[in-house]
Amino acid sequence: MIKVDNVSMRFKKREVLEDINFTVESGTKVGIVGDSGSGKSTLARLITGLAIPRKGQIYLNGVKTTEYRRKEKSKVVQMVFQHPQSSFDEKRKIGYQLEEVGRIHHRDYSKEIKRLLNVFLVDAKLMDRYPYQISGGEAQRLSIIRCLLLKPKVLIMDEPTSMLDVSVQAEIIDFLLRVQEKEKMTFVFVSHDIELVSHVCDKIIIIDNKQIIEEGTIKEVIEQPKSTYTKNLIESFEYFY
Ligand SMILES: Nc1ncnc2c1ncn2[C@@H]1O[C@H](COP(=O)(O)OP(=O)(O)OP(=O)(O)O)[C@@H](O)[C@H]1O
Repeated sequence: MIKVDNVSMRFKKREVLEDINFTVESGTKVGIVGDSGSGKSTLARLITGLAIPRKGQIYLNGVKTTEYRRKEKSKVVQMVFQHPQSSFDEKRKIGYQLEEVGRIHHRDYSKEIKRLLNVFLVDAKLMDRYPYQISGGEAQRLSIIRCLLLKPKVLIMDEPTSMLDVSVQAEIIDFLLRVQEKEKMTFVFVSHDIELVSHVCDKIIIIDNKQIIEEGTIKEVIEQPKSTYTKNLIESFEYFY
């Protein structure tokens, strides 16, 4: 479903990612883990086609991200951002912004919006509110629902809980687990938190110093980490529990 082929990226002559290669099979839940500044968000943006690699190619469903037309691509990949409120236009009501997906794609999504709110237990009254009138947790749920409207093949989430209070983080993770159970798609979850990733993913890719240093199933990586970096990450989480 996703093929990252020898991708490098740099900003202002500084290499951020170097020769990154991996594939993600359809239906996989993959976590991308690394320290702050390791290039996780950049990699997420590259997969979504929001950024173009300096070198290499990214294929989604066999097609280069650069070759998709915008509307077509939005049916293939959707991204949930770190700051939930910033996904919405502050001047428009939430309902209007969810229906906007239908206006762009010339289809009436009102039934699908109702269905998703119902399935994922989100209060329909929120549709009538402006972004500043909803909580961060509500905004994140609604931004995920908006992404689901187009039934994308890939849903990428970039630290979707890091801006939320700890109790709300747990709610969003529960919400995400329900989404994963009910909606069949490929999930990419970007996080600095290997423990969180081990709850919501079945595979993991660890990035350090511009490169992939570890890759495998959660079980493989947790039980037999190859690098010292990963061993240290896992020790800190075992220490916690
Ligand atoms: N548009 C940009 N222009 C210049 N430098 C950038 C840009 N985007 C990212 N960078 C730099 O690239 C590096 C990787 O950033 P990135 O946001 O991908 O890391 P990250 O692992 O997602 O970090 P965090 O977890 O803190 O969000 C950082 O040093 C960052 O400052």
